[in-house]
Amino acid sequence: MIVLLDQRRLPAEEVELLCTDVPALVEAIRTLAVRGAPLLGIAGAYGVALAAARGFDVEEAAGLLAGARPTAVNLAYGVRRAARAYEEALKNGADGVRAAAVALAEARALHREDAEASARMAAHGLTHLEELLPGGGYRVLTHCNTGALVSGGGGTAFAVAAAAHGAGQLRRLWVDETRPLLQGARLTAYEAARAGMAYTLLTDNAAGSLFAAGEVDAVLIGADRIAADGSVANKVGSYPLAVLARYHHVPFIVVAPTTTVDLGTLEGAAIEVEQRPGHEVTEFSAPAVAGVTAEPGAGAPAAPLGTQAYNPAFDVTPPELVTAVVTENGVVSPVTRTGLAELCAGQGKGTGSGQG
Ligand SMILES: CSC[C@H]1O[C@H](OP(=O)(O)O)[C@H](O)[C@@H]1O
Repeated sequence: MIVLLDQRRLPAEEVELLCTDVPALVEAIRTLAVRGAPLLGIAGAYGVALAAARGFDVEEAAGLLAGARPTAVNLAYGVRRAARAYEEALKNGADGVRAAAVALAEARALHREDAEASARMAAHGLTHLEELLPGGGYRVLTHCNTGALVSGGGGTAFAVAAAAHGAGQLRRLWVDETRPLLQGARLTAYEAARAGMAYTLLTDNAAGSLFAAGEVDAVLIGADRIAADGSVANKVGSYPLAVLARYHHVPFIVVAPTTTVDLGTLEGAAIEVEQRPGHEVTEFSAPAVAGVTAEPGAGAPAAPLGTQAYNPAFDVTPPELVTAVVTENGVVSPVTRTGLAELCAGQGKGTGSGQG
């Protein structure tokens, strides 16, 4: 059994969701009860271990899990890693029980590695902010949710903001609400409040006026897939922030573990962007994302019945608009193919110097 904190119920309720089989976990992933690229990878790996332990067809389970959401590369990575460990164990003569234990050990290893990666990203990211904004007192804008709710540890971009807060350098965290599923309003505000940060929530549309007023010193966001050329797929609304940041000469910093870098996807145009149901846009539901699980029509209409909605879950920011990518192995700035490859190989120490 896999026990999850049901993120659809936050911030109003902290409710555990018990997944006793793979279909239940697939539904939890699809409806964002569990979400966020690194955590999706961890959940996917545990899902393979669950399938193995329950005697389900592991290959079939791996296919269902990896296909639950297409954009975050971590999901397929975590699933593949646990499935390969299981298959290798069988090939080496283990019985089903032993092979299931091997898959579980691999999932736990990924969980542990991600927690370690969070801490290292926080340290590298804080150092990078100190280099860019000496003296501290900076105001950071973040989008969607990138804290412990997306990770085996403290998260990605939010972990850097939390480190800055801990170092007394963060003056304010601007929190984009992140329509339509409100990961910022529901989850980042929840995490910022628990961390004791000075934070302010804003509608996504209000970000531009903050930049124009000179109120943003840096943007910190996560990623769901970083292509080999440095293109960054992240929650929809990230690309407009990158354009605003460039226009207003504000650093746009992406924080992600190397498990989110996909060197096999050569460029941003090749990243599959998940298209989500229109009712997430055309209906309001309480809690904010019940509409994610409810059938169309279950929420309060935010638009005339029958309105068609365009609802991509992510957008893709080109590398030239990304100031830096911060990983657990160091920072690459500017973002280049070579620099990314070096970080993935673990060679990057401090600011990457790779040439494109
Ligand atoms: C650093 S992973 C968090 C990442 O995942 C979010 O997407 P979703 O809430 O749909 O899982 C968003 O893109 C965040 O940046």
